[in-house]
Amino acid sequence: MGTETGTILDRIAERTAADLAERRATRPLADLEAMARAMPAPLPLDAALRGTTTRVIAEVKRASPSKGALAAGVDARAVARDYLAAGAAAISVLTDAPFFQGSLEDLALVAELAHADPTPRPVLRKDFLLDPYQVVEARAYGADAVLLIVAVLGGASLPEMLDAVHAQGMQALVEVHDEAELDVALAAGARIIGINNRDLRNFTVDLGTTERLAPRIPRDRVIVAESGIHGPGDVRRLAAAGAHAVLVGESLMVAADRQAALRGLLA
Ligand SMILES: O=P(O)(O)OC[C@@H](O)[C@@H](O)c1c[nH]c2ccccc12
Repeated sequence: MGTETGTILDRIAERTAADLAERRATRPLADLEAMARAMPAPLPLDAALRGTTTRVIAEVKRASPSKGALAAGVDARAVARDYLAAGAAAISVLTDAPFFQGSLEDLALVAELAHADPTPRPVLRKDFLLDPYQVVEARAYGADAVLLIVAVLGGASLPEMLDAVHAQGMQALVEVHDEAELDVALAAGARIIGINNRDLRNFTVDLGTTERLAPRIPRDRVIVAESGIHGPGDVRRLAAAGAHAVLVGESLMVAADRQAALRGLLA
């Protein structure tokens, strides 16, 4: 990896489009819609992320394009059990296979666990969604919310994707990385805004991204600081910048004791 031309965003957009055509042919939208209708109502992500303390969305992520394997072959359910036990406010599940070694099956298994817990928690589908088909797919596999990336969608398709999310009774975490993308998210009426500290074009991480963008977001929105969070000091710094919640993958996935690592972030 890394020698291909174009950014990961270009490569993922191309691959996802081809993949999507194939999935549509195998499973018509109407079938997915029937599955989605049979699911229990989605849990609200915004309510889970707003509170008196900084909330953590813990992510199931076996691998990443920047780091390679983080926890190859690990059972998504075992990871999710640790996250639920240690107090995650919500769980994010990567469903992209080629770059992140995730799957829709992982999403379904984790959603089942998170919803059956004595304290049910919402589950987020984390992927590079391009088409309303994938939104219905997320609901059919148990997601309560989905990630929408402004750098992938642009201002033209974001409103249509948000409508598709709301039509399923779900909420969207709308991800931005700079001022222009934030303006697009706000113009589309995004209620939950994720500030990705990682630049998806070159994988550099700067927590200063949250410090720069959070003050520009109206306080009635939920602010999630994403990526590059390694300890309680990072959480404090991002909370001080205005984040209601943080989204953490890698540092939890590589921890020898995931529960202890998550409790450390929440302390
Ligand atoms: O593993 P980290 O650095 O804790 O980051 C988690 C999450 O923010 C990251 O996985 C992510 C943020 N936005 C994305 C978009 C697509 C895929 C992955 C991501």
